[in-house]
Amino acid sequence: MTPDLLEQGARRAEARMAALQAEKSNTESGGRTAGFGRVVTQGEVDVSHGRILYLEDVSVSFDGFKAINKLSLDIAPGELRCIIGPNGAGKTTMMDIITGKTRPDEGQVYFGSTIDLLRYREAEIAQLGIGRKFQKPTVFEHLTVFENLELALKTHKGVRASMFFRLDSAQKDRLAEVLHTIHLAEHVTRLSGNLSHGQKQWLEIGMLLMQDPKLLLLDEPVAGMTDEETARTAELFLTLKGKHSLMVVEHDMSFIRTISDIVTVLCDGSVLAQGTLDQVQADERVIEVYLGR
Ligand SMILES: Nc1ncnc2c1ncn2[C@@H]1O[C@H](COP(=O)(O)OP(=O)(O)OP(=O)(O)O)[C@@H](O)[C@H]1O
Repeated sequence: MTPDLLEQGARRAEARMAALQAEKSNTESGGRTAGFGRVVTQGEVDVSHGRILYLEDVSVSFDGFKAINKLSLDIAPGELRCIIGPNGAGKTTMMDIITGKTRPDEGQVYFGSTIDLLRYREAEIAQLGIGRKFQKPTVFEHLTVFENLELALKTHKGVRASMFFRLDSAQKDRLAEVLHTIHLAEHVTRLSGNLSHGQKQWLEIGMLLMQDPKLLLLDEPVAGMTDEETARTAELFLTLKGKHSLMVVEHDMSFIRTISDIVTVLCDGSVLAQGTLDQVQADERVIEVYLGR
């Protein structure tokens, strides 16, 4: 065999090995291969391009009705983005797509610049660091505040590991910090079922915080809260901003005014307007479809 043919053969073998490696990492990681061929290591989100969340031209139809229509949107790391829009605008469906509950018909959804969220299942997306809070609080009412927060750590472990689970000192510190952040340090031994509606909402946010999410999606967090609870929730969100990225869907405009930098207005499944609350409130299209109603 000539040296030329040997070299060609070696190159073919190298290419085959690379292809096999790529296949192997696809299967061994349970689909954890990131977009652009990068392998995601646990906890890593590449925000070097200045975005923690990136949606482009995303669409989904239900029985021929386009609930999300060529939606493009991005969020910067540490940003607190408010999303408003009339009923049926597609706000919940957008969150369903980000969290893997609904698969879009087309478009791209990236967490950081390398993690293609459309390759992951709902539970995997939560593990990647995207926490979601639904409108109704879903705390375990028969457990204390402390037990609920402790459970939030356990749910990340297997059944056997969680049976023998003991908080280590870093986790105890984290729990104390979260208790303080969510204004429940004085209620640690109370049964969650005896908390007020607002306190239950804070506890559920605390349960998400125990898992240290990079991005938090919050659906109508102040619905049903008293004015005082709403004000404390605004304080809480302003504390979280910077440490986490937040996407908050809300109808309460005075709450939005207190917490928002940039507001995105959704309508008919796509972005109608974006800017400060004053800017979007002055936008004729927004007044017509939403605020003027
Ligand atoms: N699974 C589904 N099947 C059929 N239609 C759906 C489904 N999910 C959402 N839709 C429709 O898609 C549109 C967008 O709904 P979505 O709940 O996302 O709006 P929204 O902006 O969250 O509204 P709201 O402010 O009332 O919560 C609505 O017309 C809704 O009826």
